[in-house]
Amino acid sequence: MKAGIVGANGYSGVELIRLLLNHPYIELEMLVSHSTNGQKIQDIYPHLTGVLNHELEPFDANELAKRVEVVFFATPAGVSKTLLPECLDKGLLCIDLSGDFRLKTPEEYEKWYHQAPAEAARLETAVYGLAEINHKQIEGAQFIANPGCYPTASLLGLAPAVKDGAIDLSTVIIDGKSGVTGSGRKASIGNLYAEVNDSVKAYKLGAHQHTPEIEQELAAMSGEKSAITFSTHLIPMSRGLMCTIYATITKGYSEREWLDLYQSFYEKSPFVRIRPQGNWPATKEVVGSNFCDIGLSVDGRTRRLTVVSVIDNVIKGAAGQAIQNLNIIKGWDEKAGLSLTPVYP
Ligand SMILES: NC(=O)C1=CN([C@@H]2O[C@H](COP(=O)(O)OP(=O)(O)OC[C@H]3O[C@@H](n4cnc5c(N)ncnc54)[C@H](OP(=O)(O)O)[C@@H]3O)[C@@H](O)[C@H]2O)C=CC1
Ligand SMILES: CC(=O)N[C@@H](CCC(=O)OP(=O)(O)O)C(=O)O
Repeated sequence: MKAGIVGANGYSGVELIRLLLNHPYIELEMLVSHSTNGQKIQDIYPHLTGVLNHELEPFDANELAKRVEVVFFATPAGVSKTLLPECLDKGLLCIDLSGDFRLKTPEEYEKWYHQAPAEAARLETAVYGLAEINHKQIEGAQFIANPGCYPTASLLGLAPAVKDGAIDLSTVIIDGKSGVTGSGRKASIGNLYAEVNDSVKAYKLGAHQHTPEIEQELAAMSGEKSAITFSTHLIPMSRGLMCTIYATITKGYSEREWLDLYQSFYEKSPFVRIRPQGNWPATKEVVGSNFCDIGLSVDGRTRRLTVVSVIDNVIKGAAGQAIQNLNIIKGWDEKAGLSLTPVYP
């Protein structure tokens, strides 16, 4: 299958390139950029020297429809809502890595992304691509809204407990920490070395655009609407994301029973690894892979469950999950192109 990437010269785009070059059923055909048309991808990214010699081309839906079957949009919020519908209308399979089509309520997008939403009718047609939870809906889909990085780690960390009704949703607190690639390759003062190094910084408290996405999907799992507390922090590392999640327990399970609940929930999910008791995951143990590792702690004193969930933000949080979704859509091996061992140390 021939593939195109719009936003190929961003961090998620270039990770899609790396992963798709090793995918057994994909041939990379068209790389689209915004400001660097005509340049070769290896001129922008010297690590691709001798690996890929493609030119970056301007966006052209007709050209994409002529040359590829699947298009990945790795563009900032606000771009795919204008470019992607034309590709859908031409019959292309579209996987959007941005937040433009994740929220089903247009007003919520406007409120949290501070811009006009995509057309409501289009929002209806996008399948939320959290592969482990929405597997059935993803099979055969034409259009995927790939989840955000924090929602991926948070929802995978919460799903078994929420679907079992074992926690009180109104008590959920998510403490998120992300490496700097999470904010993309564009230049910004907040991402300068001297600003980020040797420091940990809280940002977008009470205002993070992933808040309504997590709430929407928790409501879909539980049938119950509730507001969460979600706080995000920037960590001086390139890749990796951790969500430490707290919630009050409503069922009297032992620590062993909690682990059994999580292990059996993810029995058929090749990318979720549940850690044994007392073994909490570190970002370093998943970076470079499509794994989401989850560790649990149960405190009988406070009746609180603590879940630690880690991913590589650019892989399981973006490019890897997008490819996992394509594999599911096509009925290929879910692990095709994604059998990656984490890079350690
Ligand atoms: N980085 C991460 O960990 C994650 C990112 N995402 C989401 O994935 C998307 C891409 O993120 P990321 O790779 O980090 O972003 P980057 O800023 O690194 O890259 C953005 C890409 O989009 C292109 N672009 C910008 N404006 C336009 C436009 N108007 N038309 C066409 N192309 C455009 C840029 O091209 P040019 O440089 O030529 O302007 C660049 O190739 C975002 O929506 C992000 O929120 C989701 C999960 C995790
Ligand atoms: C470290 C950092 O700044 N991360 C970004 C992640 C952005 C992102 O992935 O945005 P969408 O999923 O909404 O497209 C942030 O917290 O806003």
